[in-house]
Amino acid sequence: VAQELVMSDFDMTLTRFAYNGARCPTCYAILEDSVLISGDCKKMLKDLLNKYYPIEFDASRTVEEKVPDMVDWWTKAHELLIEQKIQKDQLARVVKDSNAMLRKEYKFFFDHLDKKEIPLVIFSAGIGDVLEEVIIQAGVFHSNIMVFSNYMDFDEKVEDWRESYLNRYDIVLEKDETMDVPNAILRYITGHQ
Ligand SMILES: Nc1ccn([C@@H]2O[C@H](COP(=O)(O)O)[C@@H](O)[C@H]2O)c(=O)n1
Repeated sequence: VAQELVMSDFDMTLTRFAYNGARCPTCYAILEDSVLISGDCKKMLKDLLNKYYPIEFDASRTVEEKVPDMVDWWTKAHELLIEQKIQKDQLARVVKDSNAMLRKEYKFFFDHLDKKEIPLVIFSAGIGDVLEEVIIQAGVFHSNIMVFSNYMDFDEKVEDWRESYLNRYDIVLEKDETMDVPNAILRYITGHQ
């Protein structure tokens, strides 16, 4: 079945690079600049940025050459962030306090895709939890959005989240490690047995 969709990355593509002369942060920078991160950790993350950012934008290297460095970057950054024991309910505040914002006229873009039932698939090397919060706070996290990104694994009990998941999604699976349900839906939609 042929279907239209829009694919995009996030930082500096859907979000602004700068606003009123001030740099706008990436998802990582939202956390790195926040009160949730200790001074030592900030310094180590900054050192990683100074090392790897020039590699990311080095036009003389191929994508294949850059990939191992980018994997090293986010692996090391994630190890540092894990040590900070960030709580999920702190994210809304740090996003609100940041200068992160979607591009001008973002509302038409997000609302129109949703109205036309065109999926917006966001691939991001940033942090999914933070990225989603930016879109939620802008009021345009519609059901046509799919995000492929790095998500933080918070230490929390299923019970804490069950209700909000049940309110938000048609189906909520617990302790199901199979693809039985998605495969059944796929068979139903495509008529494939
Ligand atoms: N530890 C890291 C890893 C990546 N970044 C930056 O995040 C950007 C994510 O961009 P998307 O277009 O994939 O949303 C990426 O361009 C890196 O510069 C970082 O700051 N810290």
